[in-house]
Amino acid sequence: MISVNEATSLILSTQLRLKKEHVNLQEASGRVLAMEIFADRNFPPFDRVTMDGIAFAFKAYEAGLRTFAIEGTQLAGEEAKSLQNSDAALEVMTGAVLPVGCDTVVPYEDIEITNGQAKFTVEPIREGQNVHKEGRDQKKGTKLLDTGTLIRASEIAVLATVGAAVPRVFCLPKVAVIATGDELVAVDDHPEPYQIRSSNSQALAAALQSWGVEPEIFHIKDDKESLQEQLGNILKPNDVLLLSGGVSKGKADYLPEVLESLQVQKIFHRVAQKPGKPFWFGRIGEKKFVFAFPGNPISTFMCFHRYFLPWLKACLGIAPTEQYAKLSEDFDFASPLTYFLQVKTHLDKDGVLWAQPRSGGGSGDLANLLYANAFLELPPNRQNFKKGESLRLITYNPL
Ligand SMILES: Nc1nc2c(c(=O)[nH]1)N[C@H]1C(S)=C(S)[C@@H](COP(=O)(O)OP(=O)(O)OC[C@H]3O[C@@H](n4cnc5c(N)ncnc54)[C@H](O)[C@@H]3O)O[C@H]1N2
Ligand code: MOO
Ligand SMILES: [Mg+2]
Repeated sequence: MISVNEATSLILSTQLRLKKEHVNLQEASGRVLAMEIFADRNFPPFDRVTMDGIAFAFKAYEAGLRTFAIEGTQLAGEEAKSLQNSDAALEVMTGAVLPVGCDTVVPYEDIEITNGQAKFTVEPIREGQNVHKEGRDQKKGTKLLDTGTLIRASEIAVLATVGAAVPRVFCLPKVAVIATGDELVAVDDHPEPYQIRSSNSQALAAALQSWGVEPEIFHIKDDKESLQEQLGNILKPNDVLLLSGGVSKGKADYLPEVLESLQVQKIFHRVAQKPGKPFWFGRIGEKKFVFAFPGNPISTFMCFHRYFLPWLKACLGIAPTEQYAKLSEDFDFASPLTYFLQVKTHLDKDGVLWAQPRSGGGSGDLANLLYANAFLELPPNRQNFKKGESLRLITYNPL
């Protein structure tokens, strides 16, 4: 049996090479950028007026002028006008180009206009005030976004402003989610007393959808021939198979041998962890990857978030990140296994992230996912974990 760290490195040492495609900006949210993005112009691209008011030359004010004749108006979206008389002013609107010959803007609130003459009511005035200078924020040619950036609303704003109407993004892998087990029935079925509805496949599909992956969902019975035939078919069009159930030591746990008979090379079987010990991972070259998660719902859920998601992110070029939280109370667990403790996190007023144990009823207690929002990774071969100890956190429902 290998350790959690060994399993992590073995998984992350493999990679599915994803193709790239162009998508419309409106469909790019949630996708991962497969190109670098540079500022196509200065940010802002012109000296931009930031207050509705009047613009004038500060020199005139410095020379003692306090009343300015208004020559006209500069609206947003108009080409820059020029101040004709250096002792005069132009009315200007927020978002307009600063007129040629002007360098300072005073808002309407600080002036009185009578008979076409603007008089200051508030002083002093600073040279250049209320002007957002061209190139102040970003210079043309500066790299703004890197390949491997997850596109969210903030990135969409930048992509839009540089005119990236059809950004290039990584294609998403074709993923099949497969529930195995004779006891499973569909969500809309009425289970017999000895049956259960398949929740794992639905949970995995939903978690994948939040990454834009639209998986195909299957259910296969615990029957060697059916598994062999159907998995053989499912492997053909898909890049990744996420299986749940059938990987432990039971008489109907056929998956490891069936997968190997389908030429899926086993990379490891069993990890020194709780839950999720019987986790099986294999691949066919660099083309197809099989994550066979232990069937208990918490095991499947934990393994997906702890192993599969970081692997998917790595395939998409997203830089790895680790999050930590402090244990909010003493916790005892004596085992040679890494323990993924279910926790509920909260951020206190000092900005400290605390994790409160919500152990629940073990790896079959799927409703406990509602009372926790993360797993805290307790390293193996230790017994006492003290309040305040900082440990790695795997969050499935962010705060
Ligand atoms: N002798 C041993 N028995 C077991 C061991 C062991 O090491 N030695 N490991 C235990 C651990 S840990 C786990 S986890 C489970 C894993 O079992 P399998 O991967 O073989 O999964 P199944 O036997 O098919 O199912 C286990 C459990 O999960 C439920 N399940 C399965 N699929 C779904 C689904 N799609 N939705 C909801 N629930 C599902 C299934 O009904 C079972 O109750 O093995 C232990 N046994
Ligand atoms: O550890 Mo198993 O993953 O359900 O209990
Ligand atoms: Mg089993």
